[in-house]
Amino acid sequence: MLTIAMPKGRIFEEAVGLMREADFQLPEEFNEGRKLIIEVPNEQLRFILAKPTDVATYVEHGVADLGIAGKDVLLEEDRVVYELVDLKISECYLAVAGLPNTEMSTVAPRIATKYPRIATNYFREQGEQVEIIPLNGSIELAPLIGLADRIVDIVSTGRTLVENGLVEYEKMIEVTSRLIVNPVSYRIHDERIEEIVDRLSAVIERKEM
Ligand SMILES: Nc1ncnc2c1ncn2[C@@H]1O[C@H](COP(=O)(O)OP(=O)(O)OP(=O)(O)O)[C@@H](O)[C@H]1O
Ligand SMILES: O=P(O)(O)OC[C@H]1O[C@H](OP(=O)(O)OP(=O)(O)O)[C@H](O)[C@@H]1O
Repeated sequence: MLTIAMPKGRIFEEAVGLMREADFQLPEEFNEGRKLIIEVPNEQLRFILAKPTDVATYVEHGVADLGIAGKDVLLEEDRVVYELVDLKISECYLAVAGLPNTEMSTVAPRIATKYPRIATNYFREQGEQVEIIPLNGSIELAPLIGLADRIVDIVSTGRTLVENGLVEYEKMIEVTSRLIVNPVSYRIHDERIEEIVDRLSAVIERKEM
């Protein structure tokens, strides 16, 4: 039996929908309830429901063979896992944003973000030295109350920026969710995992036509 780490929250519904389209028989328990481990014996699969930022940790440690995680989390966490399929779900992007018509301070501008690693690398590549201010949520608050010059955050509909009077300065990285695998599991269960990859890829290709 293979174990798949599924991200609770935003990605969950789309991920379950995609698997069902690929003909995985997932029980009703996926639609409701608080169970964190769901076995699907007919499919020889066991699902664990994890926080999105923890999925790659479970997969790296081999307690889950496969997992579904946003590209943003994968870049930020830099775990030792292989990315197998771009599932093309939960699309959004990372952007630099801030108050309109404001210059960044010339000396170590302050960047508030949930993505310190991505932000550090991004500004380093631009040759800018910045001070990263790590936050866990409500990132848009930071420029509004003078904690930061800019934020690095996810944009999806753009509504949070607009409603808080912020503007996007630079698009950084397109984000979608990916199927990831533990490298050792991939070697041991290659045929079974390829079968799962093929089923999901067929659905994704069909949707793109
Ligand atoms: N508008 C969005 N905001 C944040 N993440 C989004 C958005 N749209 C898609 N995503 C994807 O969903 C993932 C985050 O999912 P979710 O918001 O459920 O997790 P979380 O940030 O850990 O939640 P929490 O609010 O509990 O901290 C991101 O890693 C990203 O890949
Ligand atoms: O472009 P939009 O569609 O408005 O979506 C983007 C917003 O959604 C996310 O926040 P989330 O809802 O996860 O809240 P939090 O990070 O503040 O907890 C993200 O951090 C942005 O604030």
